[in-house]
Amino acid sequence: MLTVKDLQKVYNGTVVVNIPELTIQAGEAIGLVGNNGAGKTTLFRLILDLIRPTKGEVYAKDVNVAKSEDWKAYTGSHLDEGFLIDYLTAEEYFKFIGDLHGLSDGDITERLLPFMDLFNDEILNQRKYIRDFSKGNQKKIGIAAAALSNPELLILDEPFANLDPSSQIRLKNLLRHLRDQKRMTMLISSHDLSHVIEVCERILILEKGQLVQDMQTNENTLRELETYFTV
Ligand SMILES: Nc1ncnc2c1ncn2[C@@H]1O[C@H](COP(=O)(O)OP(=O)(O)OP(=O)(O)O)[C@@H](O)[C@H]1O
Repeated sequence: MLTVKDLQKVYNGTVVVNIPELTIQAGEAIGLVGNNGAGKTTLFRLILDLIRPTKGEVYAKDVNVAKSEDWKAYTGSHLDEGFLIDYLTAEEYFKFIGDLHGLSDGDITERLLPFMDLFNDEILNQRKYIRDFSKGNQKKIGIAAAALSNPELLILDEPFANLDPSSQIRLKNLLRHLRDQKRMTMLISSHDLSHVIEVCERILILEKGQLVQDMQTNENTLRELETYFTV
């Protein structure tokens, strides 16, 4: 589903991403963890062709993301509030994204149904622009918009950040639902080790731009990660 080849990003002489090879199979849910500045967001931006690599390539289903737009039809993502259109209401934004993917109003309503718990009656029918929602609720709008097209590949940067505890648990259940029922391939970064291992079957640790661990999640993973991050 996703292949990274000899990927490097250098800023001001510093290598911030350096990944010789990474392959993610269709249907895998991958958790990306690493301390502040490890390069997680930069890697996502390279994968989504938001920035150009210093060296190397990213292929989404064999499409070089820097050379074609085709991958955008089957990729959904939310990295930050910059992905939102802040002068629209949530409904107008979902309609905008739905139109890009040829969805009817009925399709949009149906695709948003699994999000109702997470929305907690605070997103739809609020008569409020996206810019006036709280950070947590903006994140919920962005995640729903990313998943709206039922993408084969879903990329989320720190989806649990800014969410209250109830919302974090609802989001965890929702991501599991998307993984199991919609067979989405997922790439999710998080600083919450316990949430990410509950959603993801494979965990990658990024340190100073390099993938230093690649592990399948099992009953020991949380302890191993806590040990790794205990300095
Ligand atoms: N546009 C830029 N110009 C210069 N340096 C940059 C730029 N973007 C990112 N960096 C640097 O690249 C490194 C990786 O940053 P990145 O935001 O990818 O890390 P991260 O793992 O997402 O961190 P966090 O967990 O804090 O969000 C950092 O040292 C950062 O300062």
